[in-house]
Amino acid sequence: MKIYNPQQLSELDKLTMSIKGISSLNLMETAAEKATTELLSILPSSTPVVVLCGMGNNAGDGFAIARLLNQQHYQVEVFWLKFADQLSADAQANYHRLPAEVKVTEIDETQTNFELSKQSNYIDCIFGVGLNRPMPKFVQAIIEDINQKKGLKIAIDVPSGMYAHQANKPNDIRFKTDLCLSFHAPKLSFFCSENAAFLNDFKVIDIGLVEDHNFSTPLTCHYITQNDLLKIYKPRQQFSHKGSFGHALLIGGNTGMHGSVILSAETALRSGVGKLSVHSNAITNQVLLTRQPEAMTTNIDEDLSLNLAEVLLKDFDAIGLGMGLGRTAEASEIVSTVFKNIQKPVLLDADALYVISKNEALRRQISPKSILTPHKGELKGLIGDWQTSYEMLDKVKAFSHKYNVIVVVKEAFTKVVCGDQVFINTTGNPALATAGSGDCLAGMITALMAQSYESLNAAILGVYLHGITADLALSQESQESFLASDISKFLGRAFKYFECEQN
Ligand SMILES: NC(=O)C1=CN([C@@H]2O[C@H](COP(=O)(O)OP(=O)(O)OC[C@H]3O[C@@H](n4cnc5c(N)ncnc54)[C@H](O)[C@@H]3O)[C@@H](O)[C@H]2O)[C@@H](O)CC1
Ligand SMILES: Nc1ncnc2c1ncn2[C@@H]1O[C@H](COP(=O)(O)OP(=O)(O)O)[C@@H](O)[C@H]1O
Ligand SMILES: [K+]
Repeated sequence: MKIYNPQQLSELDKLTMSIKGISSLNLMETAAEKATTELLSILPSSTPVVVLCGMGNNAGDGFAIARLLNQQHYQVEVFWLKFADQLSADAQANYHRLPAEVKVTEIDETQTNFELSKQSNYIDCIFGVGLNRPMPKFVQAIIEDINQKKGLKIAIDVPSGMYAHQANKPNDIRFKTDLCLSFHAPKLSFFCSENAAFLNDFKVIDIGLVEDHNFSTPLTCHYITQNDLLKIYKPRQQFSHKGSFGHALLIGGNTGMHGSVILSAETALRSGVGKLSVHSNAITNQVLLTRQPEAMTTNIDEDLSLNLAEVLLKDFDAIGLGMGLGRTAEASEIVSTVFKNIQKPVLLDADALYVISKNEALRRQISPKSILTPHKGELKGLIGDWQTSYEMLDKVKAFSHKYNVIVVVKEAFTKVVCGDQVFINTTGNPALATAGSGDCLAGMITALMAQSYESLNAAILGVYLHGITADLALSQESQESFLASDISKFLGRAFKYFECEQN
């Protein structure tokens, strides 16, 4: 599903109006009606509602919502923050449609002495996607005040003070939102870690905008939905055999980090790979074979680099490299040997990322369409530091272009970046913030690559399924008790999401 910038949204609005022959006021009424339907299920009718309105079309939504809630017998009051001389035309039309029972308190910078009733819920319609500069001081003060209040705080379209599609400054005031009802699509800023304290949850409200359109600026952001993945997912054919699902090789699990590659192996096997080999050392092999006898091992020595070139002569369908590899000279040699001998895309995780972060010549040898799976610490080694998520994404895009690789930026709302295109994952939860869960993801994506998923599709499907395992687990595990080794236990049910839809 697509994520649009404000300009693209406005182009979509205009196209919808012309194709459907409706006015912008009609569209606003639809938006307000749909939002109100949601609000009725969230807001108790016994608690007064304060609707905060500004001067643009977001305020128009607010005036309309105030009217519609009043019709449903809510006690509604409007706080009208007058930061401009004139309301937008549609906001003005909705202002005039307010019934007399809805009290309107006008506030401007000269008049900030107003009473907020003690117990209210709040609907924020001060700024939507139109915010393009710092908010006036008196608006900031009011938002700061309301942020301290106890009631439910619902934002319409975008929390006021948050730019929809550009970075905020760290100290910018933003409406502290329990739930944002966002029209047509979520906004890119919802997925930026610096906004996490201001947005607890969002819900997309379909207001019937038309879909495809040739925008004046290219569309580059998407968020990953199950529907998108159903187009990618390859169900197994009746006459398939283990050779149909590829042979993957995982390289890692050196002394002290034996478990990492074992976790990768378990999830790779549970992600449908036909055959799996693991290139590790003797201790890892022993534990691996006790836990997962389906895996094969390729090395009996302590040193992983000795016979690697020979092992690589076998035509593996995918290689996952780096989980617990260590940061020694041997690790560099291993990465170099893989790059010299393998022309296919490989998956690079953990210590392999460290190795290439220190060696530009090696970075230049990465096969095209390889997948890199850094967490933010590893990412800094690759692209340097950044101030905001937007800057980070720009740098990742440049890196992806330069080396022709796919970068999976692992965090809450993991971003899969392929050139200018960014795919945002919304599955998963903080249960995954536990040692080894990244190793599991590496195993899963390698297994999908081995099954002939194109690199980008393997990365997208992998992060989605990885997150689903943690979401499913919460029915019987707590976020604290969830372990990386639980990921493979829930993979069966995660894949069922797709199997069920196919049947
Ligand atoms: N047909 C449409 O265009 C629809 C628009 N809708 C609503 O309209 C909103 C967008 O409306 P607008 O484009 O009017 O934007 P806003 O309602 O966010 O208002 C921004 C207005 O304030 C000005 N402004 C921006 N930053 C400011 C600042 N820091 N200080 C003072 N003034 C500032 C802008 O120039 C603009 O006039 C959406 O977020 C959504 O809520 C919905 O009604 C759905 C349909
Ligand atoms: N709060 C969170 N919400 C969703 N996913 C998370 C969260 N925290 C971590 N994750 C996911 O868990 C994984 C952690 O990977 P990583 O840091 O490499 O772990 P490790 O190195 O221990 O294997 C990533 O896929 C990341 O996206
Ligand atoms: K808003």
